[in-house]
Amino acid sequence: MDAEFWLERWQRREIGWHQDDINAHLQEYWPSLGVDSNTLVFVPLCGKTLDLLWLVSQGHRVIGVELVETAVQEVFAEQGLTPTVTDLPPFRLYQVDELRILCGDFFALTPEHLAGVGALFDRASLIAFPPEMRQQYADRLATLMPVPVPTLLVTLEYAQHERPGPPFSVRSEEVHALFDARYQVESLARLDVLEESPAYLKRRMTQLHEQVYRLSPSP
Ligand SMILES: C[S@@+](CC[C@H](N)C(=O)[O-])C[C@H]1O[C@@H](n2cnc3c(N)ncnc32)[C@H](O)[C@@H]1O
Repeated sequence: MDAEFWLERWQRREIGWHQDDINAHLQEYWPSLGVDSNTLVFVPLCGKTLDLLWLVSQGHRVIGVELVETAVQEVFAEQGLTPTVTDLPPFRLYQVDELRILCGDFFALTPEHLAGVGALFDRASLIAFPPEMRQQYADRLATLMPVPVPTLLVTLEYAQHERPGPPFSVRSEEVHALFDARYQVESLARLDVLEESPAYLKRRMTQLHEQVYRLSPSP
């Protein structure tokens, strides 16, 4: 999945992952992370998710990163907000009050960009990467945030041979393999969501589970 792939998805408006509502798991389980309200929250591969604004509404400062500029612009435009735009090569920074979005490649981030981050929300970010890139993603997060931060992670599980990704199926064994070294990984919820996922039913898929994890920094 290169930049061109994601640009095309946005250009063709093939953004089936985007939710018109705030993510239900975020609202239900974020409080269980126990992070202070003014904590700076990192949202990698943020798209134009409304979750960014919900986190701000909870008193957080938020920093997202998103490759595709249209997505970043729509976050603000859809709220009637006019962001300040600053060139910060290789990124462009969009900002309104407590919400900052770096437009550019996640893999170009440096620890300085994320200085002060105290929590992370990943919904459809890890699972946007093909298998060979997921270890790179986890390694990169560890480099960017040498001190691990409380994380809420939402993944999907299905029979990978029944459809290609993204989103990719990431099973719990893999989540543990990726994060156990730095985190205590706990499953908070596992939901069968096949019946409410028309795109998956249309493909005659046999299973689809949404899985929510809390990653707590290891003592
Ligand atoms: C599956 S979407 C999920 C978006 C968001 N997390 C949500 O829940 O709506 C993945 C997003 O990551 C962006 N993306 C993909 N690769 C990226 C990268 N290397 N750096 C930054 N953003 C990336 C894509 O443009 C896309 O908007």
